[in-house]
Amino acid sequence: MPDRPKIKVKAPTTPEARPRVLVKPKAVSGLGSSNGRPRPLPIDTKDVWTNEANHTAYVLENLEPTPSLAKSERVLVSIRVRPPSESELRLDSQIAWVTPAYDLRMIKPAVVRDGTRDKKEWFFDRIIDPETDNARTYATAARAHVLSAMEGFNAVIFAYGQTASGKTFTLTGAPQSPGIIPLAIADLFQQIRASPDREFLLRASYLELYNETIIDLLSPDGRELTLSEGRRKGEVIINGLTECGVRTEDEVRRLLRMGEERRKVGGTDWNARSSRSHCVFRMTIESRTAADGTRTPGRDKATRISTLSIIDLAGSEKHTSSKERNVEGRHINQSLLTLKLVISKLADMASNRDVKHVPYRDSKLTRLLQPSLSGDALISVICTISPAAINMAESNSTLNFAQGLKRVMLSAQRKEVVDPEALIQQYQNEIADLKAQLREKEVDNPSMSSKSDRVKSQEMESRLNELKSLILTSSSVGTLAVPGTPAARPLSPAKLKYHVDMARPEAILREQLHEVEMRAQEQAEEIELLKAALDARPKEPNAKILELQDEVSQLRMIAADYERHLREPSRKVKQDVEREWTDKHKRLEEKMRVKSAYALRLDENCRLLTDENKVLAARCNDAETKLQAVIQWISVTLESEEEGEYDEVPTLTALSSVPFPNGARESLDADFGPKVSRLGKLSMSMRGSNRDLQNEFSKFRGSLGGVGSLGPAPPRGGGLFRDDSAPTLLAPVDDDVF
Ligand SMILES: Nc1ncnc2c1ncn2[C@@H]1O[C@H](COP(=O)(O)OP(=O)(O)OP(=O)(O)O)[C@@H](O)[C@H]1O
Repeated sequence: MPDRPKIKVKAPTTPEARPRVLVKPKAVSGLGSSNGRPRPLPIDTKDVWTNEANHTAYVLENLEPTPSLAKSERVLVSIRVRPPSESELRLDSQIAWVTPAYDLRMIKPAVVRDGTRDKKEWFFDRIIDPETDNARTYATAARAHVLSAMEGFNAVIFAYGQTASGKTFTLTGAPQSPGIIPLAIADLFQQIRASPDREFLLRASYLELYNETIIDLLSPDGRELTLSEGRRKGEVIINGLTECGVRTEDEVRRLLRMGEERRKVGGTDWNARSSRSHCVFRMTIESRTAADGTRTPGRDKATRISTLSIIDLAGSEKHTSSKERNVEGRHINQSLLTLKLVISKLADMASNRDVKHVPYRDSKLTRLLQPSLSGDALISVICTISPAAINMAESNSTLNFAQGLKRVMLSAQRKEVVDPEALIQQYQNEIADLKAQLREKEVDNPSMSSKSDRVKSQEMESRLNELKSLILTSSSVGTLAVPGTPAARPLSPAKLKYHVDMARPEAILREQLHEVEMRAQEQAEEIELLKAALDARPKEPNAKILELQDEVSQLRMIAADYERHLREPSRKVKQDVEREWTDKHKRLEEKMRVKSAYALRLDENCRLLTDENKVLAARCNDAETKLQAVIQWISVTLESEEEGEYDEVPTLTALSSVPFPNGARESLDADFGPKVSRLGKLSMSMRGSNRDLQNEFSKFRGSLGGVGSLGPAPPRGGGLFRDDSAPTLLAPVDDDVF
């Protein structure tokens, strides 16, 4: 370890006096001598939030008391020069800046190799050299503002500088070296511990401004936010910003970690983890005299309301090799340019120059900062620069900006109001109301017989506990136990010596031991509280258990009911379907049965008709023979009549077997043409009848081939040759069956 310069911190004599860092005189030297040169530490914000709890308490306990800024008309401007980076060392860039040991407020360009140097000397409130760590940076450039915020002044701390110049390192820090934000958080709680006469309400918010869009880093969906004018002149409202009530440092750290994970960072040509957005971490602090038991707690007391905003600006930068980075860079540069313009206008105003318009509205960054820049806040700006000559131009630009800032006038006032809108007031009112309601309930209905009464009381109690836990007092925020020191005592003015040596293993072990002891103590206190709560409970069966049992049995009933109702419909559906199919099946079987019977009947009828047909055909032949015989008889009769041989006329029966004589037909035709033709017609009609009969019969046969179309019923029993012995057909089946 290289020898560190011995630093003495002189305690301020009056509250107004600003702390002043005295450095043991040493020769004018370059800010980054290669011998024992501090190396840049890589920043991983996740580690910072996990590890910083180990360090902040120790750091704070060893800080000298810093007075708050009861009055400050100017911006506190500090210049922090970081150690040279690896790339600057590789390039063998010369150290460009020196700060003489006799005046730690001055910074001037170093003599360069050719022996020339810029003569300009710059003066600021503080020059923080590369060997100064974050704890001392906090003490000199931020702590007074944090303490003032606790006392009711709005305070803004921001870091400005070229990309990779050390803004995030200064504000967030590194695992072994917590930055301004973690130290400020620890300090806020430390101040609460040290103020037994006051009660506090703390809320945290975290937003980023990326490419002119405001994003809420604490809302789960990274909500986009809008700005609007407030009721008071110059007031700017961030609509919908998430503000989380916080009870412990751990809670704030968790929120910060959450926000850091969502924050836009990206690699650039100059910084592997460059902030691509401006980030505002804000604590809103409300405080008032604590209830002392004699007055009605929480009513009509003056409340101090203030905000502490810590802003990590994105770095001004040159053109980079990435397209996306360039778009971001344009937005970043544009908003920083507007900030510069606003600052220079404000500086002109402070010098009584005629300024018509301050362009706050030209960028979201300046709109956000408007209330603070227009004088409503105490401001501390830490401008970070690189020590290397290659970055001289950017560093000069940063120093110019810082110079402008120094001329801006502020007029911050402590805000102390009897304001019913103060949240702490509303919480206290609600606490008082809840307590009164619970007391009333206890008097009116001590046994809490009904379930709804019990539930309501429990809800009221849990709300009451939640509200109480949000109102912080010196006893409720726990203790800050540093090894070897009594816990929770206010900062001792005797402990002025600045002494942090984190490199010693025993110091780290002591830190860890201290942390474990603190946790054990917190748990012991919690056990005591729980025991007391348990004792205070009525001895009757626990209302919560009864209520839960009630709930369980109701749920069981509901579940059983559900099951019943769920099964019922499916069973019914199944039954309906089964019934439907059984009916259908039965109907089909019946149809089958009827059709089979019908087919049998058709077969039988077919057989009967075939038989009848044969009989009819035989009769037909017979009838024809008879007809021939009649015709023959007629011709014989006619012949006999002609010849007068009437006695010779044979009987028809006798003639039937007599063959027709040759040529008899021709002579019959000639002589008895008309008669014969009549008889012929008669014969024809008989034949026709016979044919008709046959036709009808064959139609009927044909119809037997098709189901359901029987065709006209065959003549049965009636007709020319009616025979009473004709078969009786079976009755057809009713068509309706089909
Ligand atoms: N005072 C310091 N001591 C040691 N290391 C430092 C110091 N300042 C910066 N560094 C280192 O320099 C690097 C760049 O710093 P940082 O990221 O803080 O820059 P930045 O200004 O926030 O950049 P950007 O604007 O791109 O976000 C980091 O690796 C950091 O650890």
